Amino acid sequence: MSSLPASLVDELSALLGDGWLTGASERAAHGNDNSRRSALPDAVAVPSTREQVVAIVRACRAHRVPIVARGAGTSSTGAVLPTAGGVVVSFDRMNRILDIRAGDRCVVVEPGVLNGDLQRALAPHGLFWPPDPASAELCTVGGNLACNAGGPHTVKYGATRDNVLGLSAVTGSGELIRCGSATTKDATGYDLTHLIVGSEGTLALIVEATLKLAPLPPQRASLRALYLDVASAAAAVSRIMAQPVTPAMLEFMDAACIRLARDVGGADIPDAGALLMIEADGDAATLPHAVAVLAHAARGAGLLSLDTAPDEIASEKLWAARKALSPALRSIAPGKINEDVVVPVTRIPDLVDGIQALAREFDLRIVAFGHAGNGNLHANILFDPDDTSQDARAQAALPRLFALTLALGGTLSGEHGIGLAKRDFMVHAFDPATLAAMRAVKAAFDPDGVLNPGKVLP
Ligand SMILES: O=C(O)CC[C@@H](O)C(=O)O
Ligand SMILES: [Zn+2]
Repeated sequence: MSSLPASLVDELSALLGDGWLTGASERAAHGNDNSRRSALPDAVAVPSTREQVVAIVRACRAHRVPIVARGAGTSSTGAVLPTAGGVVVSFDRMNRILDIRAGDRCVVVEPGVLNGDLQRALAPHGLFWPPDPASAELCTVGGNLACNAGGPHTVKYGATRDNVLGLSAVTGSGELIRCGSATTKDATGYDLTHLIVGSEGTLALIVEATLKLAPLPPQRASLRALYLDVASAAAAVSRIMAQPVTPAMLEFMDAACIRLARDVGGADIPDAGALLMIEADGDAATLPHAVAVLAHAARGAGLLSLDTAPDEIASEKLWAARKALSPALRSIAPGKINEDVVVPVTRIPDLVDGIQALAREFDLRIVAFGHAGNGNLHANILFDPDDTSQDARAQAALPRLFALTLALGGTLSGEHGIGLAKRDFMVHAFDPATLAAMRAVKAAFDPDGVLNPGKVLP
């Protein structure tokens, strides 16, 4: 039974018609995410216009009812779970691509458009939007904006925050604000656009975004480098990032992930201590040089083999196997915790050594793969959730992984966000004065604390 005030239900059902959902199955379908946790909302609102979003926020605020924005629910941190009940706002019906402006290298979209659909619409214009999370076919641009999503091409093109020019959003006060513009330079006052990106629905609900686009590179080439051990691969990552040709992708897999990519993902890779996938992009004139420079940097102590993918299909196949790692790990270890810690690139060897030490100390399997060019590794703690001792050891290892990351000058999250999962570790990442500044920002945008309560800030 819904515990919403009757007058709120009357107002929102009249406003939204068939966009007001209260059935048990509809509520359940909007109460989970990829963190494998769940929480039931009291109702689901599916607005079609920004005016409806304004009306929903104002009505909920008047009754102090929580509001949780939701794209496709692919968050792995519990960020979209309505843990305090209330109304989930689904952006399913606000999924239009409004204006592709090739000459301005930008596109205006509604938040519910799928990342993959946007890329397909942009390709005929010779453009793409750089954020490319592994879930691109499933996740929405609004969700990408909310958690500052990344992906493999972030090393060259930046994450979501680097590729947004402007936003229209509804604050927790129910005010529609517009920040940024369709320009690539802007020195006008406080930068609210980039504050809202990554705020996980705690400051405002995004109703429109002007995204910065990049020209689709005419050609790509990829290299696969196998190394004797992680230290040799990590040294190569530092060499690659220290020279002037920025790789379009620089992905890492440890020995366990190589075996999994072969056995589950069908990739044709021999055993090795570590692997790097290195991609270059450019045109016919520049690409051969870029590949030669990157190959030179990849060579060094511990290199076992360095192969150029024979064609685009071969490199797509390797990337498909890499993308399949996260679901494959879940199938062998249903209780896995996939972290996305980041360290300065030159500290990757210390991070990997530290992870291996934690695995020994807590008697756990921890495997790692990820976006080495950004120092952003997915450390996956594998365990059987039905084994209470393993579960307890995994939970105990987690704060130690974060402490290690912070000690190396890193951050808790590179692309998945904080949500619920990492909220209580924010006190270790920030001092009290910094957290107080964040809380003051939250209060300015959302004075009654109705937007996604309990997330991000401890
Ligand atoms: O499933 C996940 O947790 C996301 C993993 C994703 O960030 C990746 O790089 O494969
Ligand atoms: Zn990732």
